[in-house]
Amino acid sequence: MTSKIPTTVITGFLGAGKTTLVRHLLAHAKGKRIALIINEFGDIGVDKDVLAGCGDETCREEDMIELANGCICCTVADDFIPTMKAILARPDRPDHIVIETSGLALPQPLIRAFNWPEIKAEVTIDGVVTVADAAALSEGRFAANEEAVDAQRRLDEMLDHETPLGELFEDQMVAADMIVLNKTDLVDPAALEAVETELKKHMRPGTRIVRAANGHVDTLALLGLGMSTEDNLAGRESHHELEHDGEGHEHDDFDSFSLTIPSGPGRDQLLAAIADTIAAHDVLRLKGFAAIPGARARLAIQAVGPRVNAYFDRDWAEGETRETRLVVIGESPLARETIEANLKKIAEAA
Ligand SMILES: Nc1nc2c(ncn2[C@@H]2O[C@H](COP(=O)(O)OP(=O)(O)OP(=O)(O)O)[C@@H](O)[C@H]2O)c(=O)[nH]1
Repeated sequence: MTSKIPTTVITGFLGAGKTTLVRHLLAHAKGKRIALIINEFGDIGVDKDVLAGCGDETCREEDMIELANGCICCTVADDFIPTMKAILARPDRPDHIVIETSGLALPQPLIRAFNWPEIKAEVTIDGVVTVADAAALSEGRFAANEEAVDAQRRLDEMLDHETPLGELFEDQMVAADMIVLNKTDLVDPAALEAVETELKKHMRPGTRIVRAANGHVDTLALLGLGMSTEDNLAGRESHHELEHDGEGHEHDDFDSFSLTIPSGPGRDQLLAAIADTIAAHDVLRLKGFAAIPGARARLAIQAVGPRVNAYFDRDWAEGETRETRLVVIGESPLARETIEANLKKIAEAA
């Protein structure tokens, strides 16, 4: 019998740095052939595009599979299992499989899927790695009032009194075999200590925390954890599993949409409009590519909460439509019409 293919599940909240970590991992694969499954929320494949743009020979197009259907945790049977079976049926099987979940995914249903007979015989979870955003955590963006939440929880473990954000964050933390505390470059040492102390309240005892900036984690530390996570599910239950004693969950708490606007405003004007939109509508994540008049290259835009980054990532290809396409994600309800109208107005006025 051939040995099982190890699989690393990379999870973590929207914008924590999962794709950045994967990019670093692929660039330092140390000779391993890695198949990558990317799951994105929203119908514009930004993550895959970011990875494909890395130009490294390890970022081979044929080794990247995109599951753009929202959330891997809800489409396990329809999307994930067939994708895994297709990878396993390849004549050139990978040495390792990496799955990047969407930032809104609960890892639990995905982990359990590794116990499906047709998968279990051939694949094992090497480890679940949860990427945490040190900057967002230090700004208190997941649980606004930790102390009140904790006090409540002590009173009744089962009461549904947390924010959707806080719950999702905790579900991702308890699922972890290793936590990568990323974006340490944005946080001073004292704040980082405080963040680690806070994190320890949410993770299973014994989970290792590795600090990182820009996803720079040694491949040998990341791959080869050998956890067989699918056989060790105790203590990893999601809030939903604990509360409803079963599978399934809903994503009604979050909303996402994509929008397309014609090339119009200049870089600074567009970024200012995006920053205003994020602040006015409490947008959690916004990403995509923009067409800036007179620019040969497209502008990659990455916003995580109030922090907006932008860089020209590659030249527009011949025949490619020069337009701005963005994915917007926030807590439900998201004012889609207003956001779309505001951004389009800026494009038209330009
Ligand atoms: N300063 C800083 N920025 C980072 C770091 N890691 C990632 N980023 C930036 O954070 C933004 C989001 O990073 P991604 O890697 O796309 O995050 P993600 O978790 O894959 O995002 P989703 O897939 O949308 O959930 C990008 O602008 C990254 O360049 C870091 O360690 N430090």
